Amino acid sequence: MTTTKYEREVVWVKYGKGERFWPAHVVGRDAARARVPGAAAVFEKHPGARAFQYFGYGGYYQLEKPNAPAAIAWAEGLARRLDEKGVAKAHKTAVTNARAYVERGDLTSEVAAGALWWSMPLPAPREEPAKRTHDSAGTLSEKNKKPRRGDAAKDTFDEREEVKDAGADEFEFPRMSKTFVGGERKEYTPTLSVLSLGKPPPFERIHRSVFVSRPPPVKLHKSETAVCDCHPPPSRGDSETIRDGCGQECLNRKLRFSCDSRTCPCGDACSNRPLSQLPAPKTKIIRTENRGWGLTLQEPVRAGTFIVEYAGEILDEHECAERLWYDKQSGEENFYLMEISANYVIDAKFKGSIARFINSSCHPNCETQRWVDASTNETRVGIFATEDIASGTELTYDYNFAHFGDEKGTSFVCMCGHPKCRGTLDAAKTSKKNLHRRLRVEIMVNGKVVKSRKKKQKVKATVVDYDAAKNRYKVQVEGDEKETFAWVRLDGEGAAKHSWLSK
Ligand SMILES: C[S@@+](CC[C@H](N)C(=O)[O-])C[C@H]1O[C@@H](n2cnc3c(N)ncnc32)[C@H](O)[C@@H]1O
Repeated sequence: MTTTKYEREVVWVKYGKGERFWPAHVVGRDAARARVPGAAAVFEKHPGARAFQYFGYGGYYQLEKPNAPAAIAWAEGLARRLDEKGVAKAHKTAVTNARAYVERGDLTSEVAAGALWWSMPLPAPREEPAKRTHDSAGTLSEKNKKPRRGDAAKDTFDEREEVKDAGADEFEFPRMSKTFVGGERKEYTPTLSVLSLGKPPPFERIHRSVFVSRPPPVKLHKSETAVCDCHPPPSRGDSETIRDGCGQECLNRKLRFSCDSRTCPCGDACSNRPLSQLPAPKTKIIRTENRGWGLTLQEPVRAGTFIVEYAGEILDEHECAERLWYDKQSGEENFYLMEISANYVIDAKFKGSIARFINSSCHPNCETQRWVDASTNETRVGIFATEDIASGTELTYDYNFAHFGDEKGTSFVCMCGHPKCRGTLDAAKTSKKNLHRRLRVEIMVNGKVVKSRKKKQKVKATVVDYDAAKNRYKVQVEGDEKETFAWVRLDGEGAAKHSWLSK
């Protein structure tokens, strides 16, 4: 029986004990070397080794080492009726995708979504990007090498025909993300997840966000920072610092500004510190039944407690749109995006804090809060408990997706299981109220110094959020590089003077 070229590129991989065989694409070596962490070293040590990407799971890879994982040919798997064994929808989709590839070499059709995302054509570039082609330097000669018999025997691999990169000639790698390192914009290659048994796919853990689309904010001059009018707690001599300054009455705290240690009257005793410096409770990453990975508490906390900062890569809307495009092509199901303002989002997919594991619920026990770091005017997002939470409980907040769904609005099915679940992760209708409408409004602007906060100004702004419980809108002031926000009422008692503007 003859096998087609495409058929030879598809295998069934059993990626762990007790797991079912899953269809996978054998990744071309050049692509694997460039994109799969550790691939080059594994190929060096085991010349017959292969890298697989699972169908239906865009972005998940596994490297084959001697005897692990177990891979069998596509035809053999069909003979063993492996295509009928999966009951999960994801398995059925993966089999459909693999079949489309075997039959037509089709990695770009809808049906093969979830296959190699780097083999997709690029969206039209925004600006003239540096021409980036497949990295062939040093690897082409390697590619043309025939597998060596001796090596295969040594490593217990069968001799295999080397698989050419799918579409390598027609496509180029996606433009790499850029990030700012020490004030300089440097390119880096986001690595894709390698499937690891019993653990979430790897990501780079960071505690503070990194800036991809713009330079990180610089420290403001002391005179420009928002300073509270708290009195420092009485001195306790040489005893270790107890942080009980800047309590609930702190003006900065009330306006969700974290104090700047350089200017705060409470100095070391200030408890209103930037999110990354706040004490955080112990948490644990767990595998949920139906929503992938999640995060649980390992100690009880009181309502209002800070849990963790949502840190990741800060992207502008263009960079975000590009990443969403790739996610869509690859059939990625997990999104790690969090909106910070009308112009910027945090993406915790490749780099992020453990906040990225917190799932959504229609009856959540946490909420997101946007805090401005007074030392830089940077907006940072924290997850805070909205009720007392017992140890062992899964942490959740309501994603209220406003942007990341499709135009029809309900693209994400919610599986939080609450009796009053609204069925979608998209924003509840109320929180979409007037979203993105422009207006001219008289507000108290959270300015650079305390005094100006009390001044009312007429400004042009855009609605970025709505708090249904308090019937107030969050507006972002236009043309202000520092990204100034204010909460205002627009109807009923205490409504601010305003007029709506056209787009
Ligand atoms: C920020 S990630 C949360 C961690 C994720 N569960 C994981 O395994 O990495 C967001 C993704 O989790 C899944 N998710 C979170 N909450 C969910 C819910 N209530 N119902 C269904 N899927 C959910 C969705 O796939 C969503 O895109």
